[in-house]
Amino acid sequence: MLVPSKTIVYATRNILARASAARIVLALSDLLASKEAVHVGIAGGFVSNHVLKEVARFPLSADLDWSGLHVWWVDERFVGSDRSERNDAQALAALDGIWDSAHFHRIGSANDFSTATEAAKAYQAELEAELTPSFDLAILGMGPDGHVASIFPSRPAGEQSAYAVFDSPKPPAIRVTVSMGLLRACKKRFIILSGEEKSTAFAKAIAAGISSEKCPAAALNMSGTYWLTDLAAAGN
Ligand SMILES: O=C(O)[C@H](O)[C@@H](O)[C@H](O)[C@H](O)COP(=O)(O)O
Repeated sequence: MLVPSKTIVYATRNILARASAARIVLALSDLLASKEAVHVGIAGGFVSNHVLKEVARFPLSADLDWSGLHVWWVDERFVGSDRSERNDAQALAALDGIWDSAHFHRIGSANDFSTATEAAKAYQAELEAELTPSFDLAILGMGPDGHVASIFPSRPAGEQSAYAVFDSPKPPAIRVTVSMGLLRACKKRFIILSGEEKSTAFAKAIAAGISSEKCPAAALNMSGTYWLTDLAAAGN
């Protein structure tokens, strides 16, 4: 039997961030109890700047041993390593040291590589060496246009597990993203959405028959996906 995705709606943006953080900590703690290495893929935006702050504040976070955790980014802005708009910089600032014993797999910056293609190739090699076949958990956001990671509507989808993007409609234009194939192969996905501006794309993402070219998030409306939203994003 095909198991569908699940949608859980929280009253407000703050409750959504706190409840998502609780789910993340408990899901990772269960995985860490049963596996030596646990791989989590994280997005930027609301996930990094709000949800990960709540992860850092969640009481159990300080008690757990995070040394088996491997943290990966599902996308990154291809700018200098010292730039505050990098997704890794924002996530690490939000985490405030709570996952310091974890292993961080950052996507190469414009200081490390002269092109985003080279950074993507290096990240692809690292992903393929360590993941079988994907993250244990992906923590994703979704843009108002239905993008996930840096997979945007009406843009060529890469075949490789990580690839460069040169014409992102959301600045900056040059990025590195993991592929839809890698995100679909995750064991579990939390897609966390807040705000009325997400409601149209969310309705499309969970509707039957919408092409992922028009709404990339629709490709993740599948078993293992939890849509975590506030009332506004759910269209109520
Ligand atoms: O580099 C980025 O811009 C982000 O990683 C991006 O993919 C983000 O996850 C979505 O745009 C949703 O962002 P919000 O949750 O902030 O709307």
